[in-house]
Amino acid sequence: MGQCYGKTNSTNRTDATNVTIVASSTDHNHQAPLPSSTPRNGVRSVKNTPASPLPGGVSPSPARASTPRRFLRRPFPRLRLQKHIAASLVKRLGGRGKPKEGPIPEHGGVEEEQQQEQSLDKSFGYSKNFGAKYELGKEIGRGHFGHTCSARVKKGELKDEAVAVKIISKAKVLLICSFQFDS
Ligand SMILES: Nc1ncnc2c1ncn2[C@@H]1O[C@H](COP(=O)(O)OP(=O)(O)OP(=O)(O)O)[C@@H](O)[C@H]1O
Repeated sequence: MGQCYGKTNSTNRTDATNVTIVASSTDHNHQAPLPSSTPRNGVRSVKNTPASPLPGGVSPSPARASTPRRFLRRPFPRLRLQKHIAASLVKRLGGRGKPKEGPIPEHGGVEEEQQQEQSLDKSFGYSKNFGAKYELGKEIGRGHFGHTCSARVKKGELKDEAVAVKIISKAKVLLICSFQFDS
């Protein structure tokens, strides 16, 4: 049994009045004898003394001695957008890296909305005529970033096949994008 002390303990030893114990075992059977050069009543720090061998030739735990310290450089993997979405957002934000600071106006005037319609690129890498290609069905589930609906393909290779369409809110896409720019 051993106990660790992190502060000066002057009550354990009667012959040395000012002993600084940083980390040691109080089990005196396991302590190595003090070297003869150690001053009897001087200050002695055991901070850098080598670990004493255990009795009976028992070696200390190999896990403690050989396990290297590992520091994680990045605790979580970085969020990555698909390339075409990231490129579209970079184009929209003008490569500035961060969205404009300040509150986002909730309800602008009609003129303001029309101006935004003209200036905003809403393609996001997908065709605008989604309704022409898919017939949207019922909602089948929800995730963190949006909801998923069943749909039927109207034309193309997958014509008449049932597919799942995930609808992600643009606000959340922009939030993910700002994470990527910040890191
Ligand atoms: N191809 C699919 N077929 C059937 N059901 C689906 C399909 N894709 C999604 N779903 C249903 O929609 C639910 C939500 O799907 P979604 O992909 O949005 O979940 P998520 O991966 O947890 O979301 P997020 O990535 O936003 O956290 C699923 O739990 C599942 O029930």
